[in-house]
Amino acid sequence: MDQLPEDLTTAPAHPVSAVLALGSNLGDSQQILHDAVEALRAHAQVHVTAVSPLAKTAPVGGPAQPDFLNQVVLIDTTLAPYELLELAQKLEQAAARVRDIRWGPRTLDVDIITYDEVVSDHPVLTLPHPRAQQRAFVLTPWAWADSEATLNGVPVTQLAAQADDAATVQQVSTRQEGTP
Ligand SMILES: Nc1ncnc2c1ncn2[C@@H]1O[C@H](COP(=O)(O)OP(=O)(O)OP(=O)(O)O)[C@@H](O)[C@H]1O
Ligand SMILES: Nc1nc2c(c(=O)[nH]1)N=C(CO)CN2
Repeated sequence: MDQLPEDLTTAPAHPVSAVLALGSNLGDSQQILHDAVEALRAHAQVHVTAVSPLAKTAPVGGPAQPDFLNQVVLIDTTLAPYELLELAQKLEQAAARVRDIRWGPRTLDVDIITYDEVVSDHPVLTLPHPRAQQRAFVLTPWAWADSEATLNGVPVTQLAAQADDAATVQQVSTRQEGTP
């Protein structure tokens, strides 16, 4: 692989904020997302600052497939952007993710939506995530976790309302909340 640009491989001197979007539509999605958030909480260089409620969402793109559960996790981290991508991919592997069909069903997808103010057009790690701005399955749970958030200077609440899949996003209660 060509050498990555320095701004993707340099660790910050102080924790910076980042936004992660999680999705699952294969296996026990609720448990898989729970385990991924716990793994983030357990990481020495990650501090989870907010976790959105779970969103049930209709699949966008790809073949016919089951609905997704999506969730957004806000973190502070001292990992470099590329190290955070490696962590995201490690979490996907831990959930036995198989990459075959583009936008096909998956046990776990972890996308980096933003990392501090870093802007990158590198295909290995594009920041902010190039498709997040059109995806209510990312924007709506993000707005639930942080109603003041902006993406590329636009309020996330506004982008979420404009996204084509906006009407498909439903908040779902967790198993714990449903337990008497
Ligand atoms: N911001 C980002 N977050 C996660 N992966 C990224 C990002 N930018 C580029 N990538 C690259 O995209 C590649 C493909 O990722 P993946 O298979 O998860 O795509 P996808 O989730 O199916 O589709 P999409 O990228 O539309 O969400 C990864 O190997 C990774 O190197
Ligand atoms: N509802 C929904 N649709 C998707 C999702 C996802 O997480 N949720 N992820 C995709 C590729 O990242 C493509 N389509």
